[in-house]
Amino acid sequence: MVYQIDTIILEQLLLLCYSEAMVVCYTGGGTLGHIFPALAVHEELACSPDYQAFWIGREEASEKEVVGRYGIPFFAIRWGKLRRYWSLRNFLDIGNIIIAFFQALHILRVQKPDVIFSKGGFVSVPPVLAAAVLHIPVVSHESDATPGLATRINAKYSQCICVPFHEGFTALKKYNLVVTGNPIRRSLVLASQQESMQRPAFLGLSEPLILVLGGSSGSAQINLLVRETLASLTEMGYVYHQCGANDVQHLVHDRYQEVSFIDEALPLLLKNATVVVSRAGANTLAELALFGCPSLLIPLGGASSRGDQIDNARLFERKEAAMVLYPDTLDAKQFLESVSLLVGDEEFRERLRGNMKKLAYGTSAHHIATVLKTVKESTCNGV
Ligand SMILES: CC(=O)N[C@H]1[C@@H](OP(=O)(O)OP(=O)(O)OC[C@H]2O[C@@H](n3ccc(=O)[nH]c3=O)[C@H](O)[C@@H]2O)O[C@H](CO)[C@@H](O)[C@@H]1O
Repeated sequence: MVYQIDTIILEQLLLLCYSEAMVVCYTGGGTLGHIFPALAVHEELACSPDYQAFWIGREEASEKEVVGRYGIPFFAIRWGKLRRYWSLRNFLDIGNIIIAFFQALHILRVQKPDVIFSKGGFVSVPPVLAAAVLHIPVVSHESDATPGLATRINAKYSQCICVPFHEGFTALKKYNLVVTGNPIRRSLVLASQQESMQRPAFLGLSEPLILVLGGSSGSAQINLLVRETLASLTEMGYVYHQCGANDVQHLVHDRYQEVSFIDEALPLLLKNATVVVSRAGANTLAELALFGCPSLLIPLGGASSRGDQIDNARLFERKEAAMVLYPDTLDAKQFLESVSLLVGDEEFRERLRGNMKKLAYGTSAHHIATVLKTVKESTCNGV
């Protein structure tokens, strides 16, 4: 309800004042979780008249390549991590961050965007600071259930911060927050709306599909669990395992397929999955919610991250939308029992599916596109 009112007001504002071309600068990076959501917003805006886009991101080729596939010009800047622990690299990175700030300042001066959309990750901080110096309006987006450090810094210089949920953002409550959910790529949104879809060729007619997702770069912990329990898992169904580029083992089994990354096949797999075993990255969760996938979540632990996936998983657990196994206490027996419970109990799966769908936000990209247009127009008109 709150969302509907927001959208209607924003769209009416737009009708009143939307007039001319819009150049959007996207910034963010680190993992695909900081790239795909911005690309979903770009897909939404791409049909607007006189829309142009460019991206400021890290020099790493993988991000540049993904953004390039969408035809968006990519400007690379230096990158420095904002570590909260002592490391010699901190000194080097302070230098990188200062250089990145001046690189971003130069790019923004030349490209003259109307608005910046920051998708977070440390690389977004220098462009947002440069935008503040040049008085270019900024809209930031946080995907996770609680704000990361980059979002907390960028918030000070943003006209508006888009967040996925109503709860979890008390640290940002003094800023202008809009609940938009997490934007999802168009191919996935469209597939989720289809009544039915063909089954993947490898899957038997009534065979359950156990889809295993490790996030952008795969999950060593989940890979280990799957490999340890593979004989029993494949008795329960066909196992399709996304293991990440650095941990491919080429295991051969007639009811098992291992891939480093899932590209175009993702909508088909999500649509047909009986059960999904997954890390708890915010965007993967948004996609699982959209498809209503009965899921077993194994979040990345606090020792190797800021604990964002633990927060994400807890939220889904509180809403009874997914089963969660926490990484520190997890063993193969517990893992197998949980998958077996999910595969075997259809009623339980349907309950999870229903609660999952309540967390879905299929119009998030449209909502954020509207926010960007509104922020641009209100700044142009000096509101
Ligand atoms: C280690 C790390 O820093 N993880 C963070 C990172 O995760 P990560 O980048 O893994 O995050 P997400 O799960 O949020 O997003 C991954 C995206 O890549 C897509 N995908 C992934 C694998 C694949 O084979 N094919 C594919 O298309 C997913 O569908 C999804 O759209 O960003 C998330 C969003 O801020 C955080 O919640 C995570 O904690």
